[in-house]
Amino acid sequence: MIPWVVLERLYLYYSYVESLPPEINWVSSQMLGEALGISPDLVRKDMTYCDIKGKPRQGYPVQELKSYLRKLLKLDVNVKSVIVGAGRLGSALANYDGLRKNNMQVLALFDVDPEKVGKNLGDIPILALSELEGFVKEKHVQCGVITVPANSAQQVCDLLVSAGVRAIWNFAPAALKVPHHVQLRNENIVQGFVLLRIRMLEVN
Ligand SMILES: NC(=O)c1ccc[n+]([C@@H]2O[C@H](COP(=O)([O-])OP(=O)(O)OC[C@H]3O[C@@H](n4cnc5c(N)ncnc54)[C@H](O)[C@@H]3O)[C@@H](O)[C@H]2O)c1
Repeated sequence: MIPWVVLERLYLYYSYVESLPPEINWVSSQMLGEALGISPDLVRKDMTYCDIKGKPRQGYPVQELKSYLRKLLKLDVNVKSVIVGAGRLGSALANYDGLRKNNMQVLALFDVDPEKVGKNLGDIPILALSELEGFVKEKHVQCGVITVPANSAQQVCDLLVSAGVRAIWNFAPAALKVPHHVQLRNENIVQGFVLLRIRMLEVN
């Protein structure tokens, strides 16, 4: 299995090659490294996970690399998802076009707030938490996104797992426990800021 950190960089390479103008046919480890602030040696090492041959002094053929990474990163696979917690963050994620364009299909949001339940966010319904299990089973939902307060996160996670999701994308600041067959990814914007601040203070 390719480690998370390598996958993160491979996705950066994909985003970069996708943004290149059509007249650029070749991209080197040097170019990728310089554009993304990653050492060319590390780029080359990451590329060993890809079954794609580079040419000396030219690099990798852009179109081939793009389609290879698209497939490797499974960008065309649609993932049926639900978001639990239709607050500020849950609503922002549901509205975010970037996720939709990358085939995250949000079928519904769930909440416990009677003011929110029964309403729609764009074309996405906000349903009661009590409907979650039946909905996930009936629609074969694969991924549950958790955007509830930390103290409810494990309970929501357990509910999603017992309903049958295969992946949990957790935004709540809580250390969740999931069984081995369920993939868990914790997301933390604060961590990004903390790392940025360390670099800023080291350099200045
Ligand atoms: N990972 C990050 O980078 C990041 C960024 C922002 C917020 N957060 C976290 O995301 C979570 C949501 O933040 P927010 O600002 O959107 O909060 P919010 O208060 O706007 O929204 C939380 C929503 O969850 C609902 N809710 C509460 N308990 C529930 C339950 N048991 N089941 C279903 N719905 C429930 C509430 O009714 C509300 O609509 C918090 O845990 C917050 O710390 C994480």
